[in-house]
Amino acid sequence: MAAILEIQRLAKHSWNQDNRESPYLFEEVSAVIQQPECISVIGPSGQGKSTLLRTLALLDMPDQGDISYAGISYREKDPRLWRKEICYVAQQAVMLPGSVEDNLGTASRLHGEVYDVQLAEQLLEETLLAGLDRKKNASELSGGEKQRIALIRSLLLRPAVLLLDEVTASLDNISARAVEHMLQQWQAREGTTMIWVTHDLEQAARTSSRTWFMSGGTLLEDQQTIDFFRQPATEAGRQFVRFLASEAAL
Ligand SMILES: Nc1ncnc2c1ncn2[C@@H]1O[C@H](COP(=O)(O)OP(=O)(O)OP(=O)(O)O)[C@@H](O)[C@H]1O
Repeated sequence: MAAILEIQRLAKHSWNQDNRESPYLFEEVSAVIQQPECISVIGPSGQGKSTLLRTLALLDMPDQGDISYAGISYREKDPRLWRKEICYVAQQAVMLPGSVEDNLGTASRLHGEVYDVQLAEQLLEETLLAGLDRKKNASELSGGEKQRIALIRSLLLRPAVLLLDEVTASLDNISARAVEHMLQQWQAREGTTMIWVTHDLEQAARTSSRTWFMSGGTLLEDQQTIDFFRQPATEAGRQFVRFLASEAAL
């Protein structure tokens, strides 16, 4: 495995400075990410997990620190090219104007790539969308359908790093499992690194080998998933796992 992303002392200022002890939403976030790897990002709401992913994709800019992709700092790269390699898939999928087909093809064309129809069909099938009318207006899709179309749209760009923000949150269990399976197959085939925000600890345990726990305004724990779930290193980590385990038991 080789390092693909390196995060050094990354920080984002907080908007709501009045009611926070720290002026940062998060700070001192450092990590080295290998290719390929699947990391789950967990932690209480409002800790900046989504913002961290958006910052790694340069959809939000870092306030301090550095991010390097393949050894080159984001400051030296064209953000458009950066976003093709490091692709963020949002929790609330935004559809482009036009049909399902338009949505699947447009991202590839915008980036000067050929639209791989065969791959799109395969991914639609693997995410249980084979029966979806390709001519249907994308704005008329359900939340779960939009989420899967947005994910496929990103995969068609074949990014080196996929930043997944609760991408199965709008799906029923069967569809969520199908998406998980598709992503695992994709990673095995393509060697893509995935950083995946989830509130589902079972999903984190199933899909990732490494877990980031965000709490207290930083990346508090960065551990092998098996070690984190067996024994979090911090009191905040222990409380978080205990709380979610008791919720799941209800
Ligand atoms: N610079 C900032 N950028 C983004 N959000 C900020 C910023 N400063 C403060 N915030 C606030 O901090 C929170 C960060 O939200 P974010 O979605 O990143 O966290 P999260 O850990 O992913 O939460 P959730 O698990 O609920 O999705 C929001 O309430 C947002 O209003």
